[in-house]
Amino acid sequence: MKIPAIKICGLTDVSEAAVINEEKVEYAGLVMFFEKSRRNNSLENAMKILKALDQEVKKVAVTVSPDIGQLKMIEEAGFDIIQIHGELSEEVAAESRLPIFRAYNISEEMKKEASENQEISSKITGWVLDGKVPGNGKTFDWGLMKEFDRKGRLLVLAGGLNAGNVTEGIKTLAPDVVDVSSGVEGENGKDTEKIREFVRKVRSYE
Ligand SMILES: O=C(O)c1ccccc1NCC(=O)[C@H](O)[C@H](O)COP(=O)(O)O
Repeated sequence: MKIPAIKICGLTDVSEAAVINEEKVEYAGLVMFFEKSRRNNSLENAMKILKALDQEVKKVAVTVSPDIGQLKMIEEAGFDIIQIHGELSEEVAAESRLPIFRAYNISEEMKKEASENQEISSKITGWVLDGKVPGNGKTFDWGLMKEFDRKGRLLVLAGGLNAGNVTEGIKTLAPDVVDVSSGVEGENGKDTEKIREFVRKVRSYE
């Protein structure tokens, strides 16, 4: 069985880059242009974090229904991938110079949309299957997505993962990437030891 890559999502402080670099985490996610989130970053703060991350770490701008202006700022800031929750407009799909991770917040209704109405753009390189409310630390019913057609793209499993359940998530959906935010947080943002524990758990998967 293949060991998935790891995405640590919701970075908000430059100090959090050190453990990502040390553990050679493959993807780092920063919430952008979504002020409702407590993890939202200003462009200025995001650029500090991007600079502190090793070149090998793929930097993902996590967005909700971005417009063209936001897309351009994300491209110029130096992100490698744009993750899009909510609406993916035709204009953004056409104009993006970045690969797109298309995110679906899975519920019974969204399962239908995710499975039957996948917008196909050659720029979509991954599907993020996430909990109903992004970033709230709750899993969705993984069984709902066992038959999900990846169409040759990466499957990123997100929503409520932690060191205690990630093995079961990998066993159930065989994702290419496992994505975690709340599950590696403490009272003051990302928790270094929780990140190390999560990484250990994933990389010791048999
Ligand atoms: O984290 C947020 O607040 C957020 C807001 C809007 C869109 C996406 C957001 N989170 C990023 C994600 O891709 C996932 O939801 C996240 O990594 C999984 O979160 P969690 O359930 O907390 O592990």
